[in-house]
Amino acid sequence: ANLENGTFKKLDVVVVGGGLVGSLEALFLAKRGHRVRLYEYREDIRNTPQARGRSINLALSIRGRTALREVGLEDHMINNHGIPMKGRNIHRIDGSTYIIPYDSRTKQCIYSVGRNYLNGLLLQESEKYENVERFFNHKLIASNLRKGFLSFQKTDTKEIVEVNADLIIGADGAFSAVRKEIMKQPLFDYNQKYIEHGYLELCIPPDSNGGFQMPPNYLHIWPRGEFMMIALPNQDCSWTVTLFMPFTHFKSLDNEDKLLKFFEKYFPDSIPLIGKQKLIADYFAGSASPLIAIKCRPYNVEDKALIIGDAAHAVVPFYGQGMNAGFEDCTILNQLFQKHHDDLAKILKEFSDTRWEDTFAISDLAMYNYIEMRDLVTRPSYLLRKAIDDVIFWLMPKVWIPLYNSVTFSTIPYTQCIKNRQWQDKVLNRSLLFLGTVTSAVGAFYVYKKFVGLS
Ligand SMILES: Cc1cc2nc3c(=O)[nH]c(=O)nc-3n(C[C@H](O)[C@H](O)[C@H](O)COP(=O)(O)OP(=O)(O)OC[C@H]3O[C@@H](n4cnc5c(N)ncnc54)[C@H](O)[C@@H]3O)c2cc1C
Ligand SMILES: Cc1cnn(-c2ccc(OCc3ccccc3)c(C(=O)O)c2)c1-c1ccc(Cl)c(F)c1
Repeated sequence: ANLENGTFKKLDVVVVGGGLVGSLEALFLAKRGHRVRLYEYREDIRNTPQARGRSINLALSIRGRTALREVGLEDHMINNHGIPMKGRNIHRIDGSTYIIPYDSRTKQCIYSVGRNYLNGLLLQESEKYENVERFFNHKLIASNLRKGFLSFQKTDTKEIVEVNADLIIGADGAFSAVRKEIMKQPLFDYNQKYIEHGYLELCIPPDSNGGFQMPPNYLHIWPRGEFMMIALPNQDCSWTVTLFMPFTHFKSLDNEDKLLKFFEKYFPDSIPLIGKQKLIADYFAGSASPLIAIKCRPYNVEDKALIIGDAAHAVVPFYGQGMNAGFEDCTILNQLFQKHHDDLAKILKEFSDTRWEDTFAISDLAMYNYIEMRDLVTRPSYLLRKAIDDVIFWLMPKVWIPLYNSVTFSTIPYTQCIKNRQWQDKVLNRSLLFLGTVTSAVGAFYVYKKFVGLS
């Protein structure tokens, strides 16, 4: 029942975008008993081979797991597919490596999951609900959100399909057509930023026995200041390697010799793992993709339309939180449906009024990480801070949660994670200042004693 008089009003919802967030949101709405029509531009991902140019695997952490748990898919993803990464395995330039566990006490970890596998699983799960229909090869080309009107073009036949809905959910990614419509309304704030770095995926194949060539249960990171490279493990014992570099650098590596020299200088240990020929082939087969951060608000048009996921808050991938934040949107939206008994005017307004602070916060955290990893990772003070963080966390796990751990291993709102970090900075700076004052006072006293001959 979702109405005052105890009856149930079945809503007619159209979800635009059958990616990770759209297909998850369809499940949440279906479970509430509403009619869901999911329109996706691409063909059914369950029938297509690996889509090029998209991060082939992703780090799933607690915020995303919590959403999957609500629709009964967390256990499957964690126990039958995801590969646990219990720490970061940092690769030094000399090829040596060291491991920093995420949480040696509670053994918390993040999971490497296949993007297409997860997307296919979410779509497959929606087949269990007869109130969900899926339409692939449908591109949203026009809409009148206030009237609940949408116009799709079928990408194969070019035929136009017109649709009406009580509610339109835009989960159509960073370049969202639904957001473009919402942008036309007054009082809509919008900001986008392309960063100078692009990314390119490479692959470390399984070894000759079909096993992993590197320790599998870690997020492998090659931090090199201006550039960084990461590797996440796949089910088939291969690794998806993502190289992040300024586009100027990608352009400068325009022949095989320059490419090999660059890898020999910065990522020497990765060359035998990837294989010289494969490195050259994969690098020149693709081109670097851009990275964009989008901040906007509000996310709704009255009680008619709402954007979620990357359509609402695309973030740079330097915290591994984009999908997790989009999945968290679904959890929060479901809580609001529950709280307001499917009263859309209240739900959409409260979602817009409250969610933007946390999505802006994770956007800032990811951008800060991008800058931090580029500039600070080589500075001893940065690594010292990380070491101090880990020691105090070990001593007082309830009070002192390192920023990365609170973002990745808790559902503390992103804004609160930042406030905790600011408090920690204050405490650290004050105690370091205090420590500094005490040591210099003690030092001065000894110098005074020694030279003034008080002894
Ligand atoms: C290099 C890289 C690494 C990443 N790593 C991680 C990670 O480790 N962990 C993590 O949590 N996140 C990660 N992310 C972020 C994550 O990929 C995104 O946050 C997530 O895919 C957002 O899902 P979405 O469904 O909102 O958007 P998308 O995945 O972009 O899906 C949008 C869907 O809408 C469809 N669509 C678009 N326009 C239309 C239209 N007009 N009509 C109909 N359909 C349309 C598209 O075809 C697509 O299927 C990474 C991103 C990148 C780029
Ligand atoms: C996909 C994913 C999931 N989590 N993280 C992540 C991010 C930041 C981290 O710390 C800051 C830091 C690590 C290493 C060097 C300096 C700072 C850590 C960590 O501490 O393990 C983990 C990533 C990721 C995404 C892109 C790049 Cl380039 C990357 F390196 C990691």
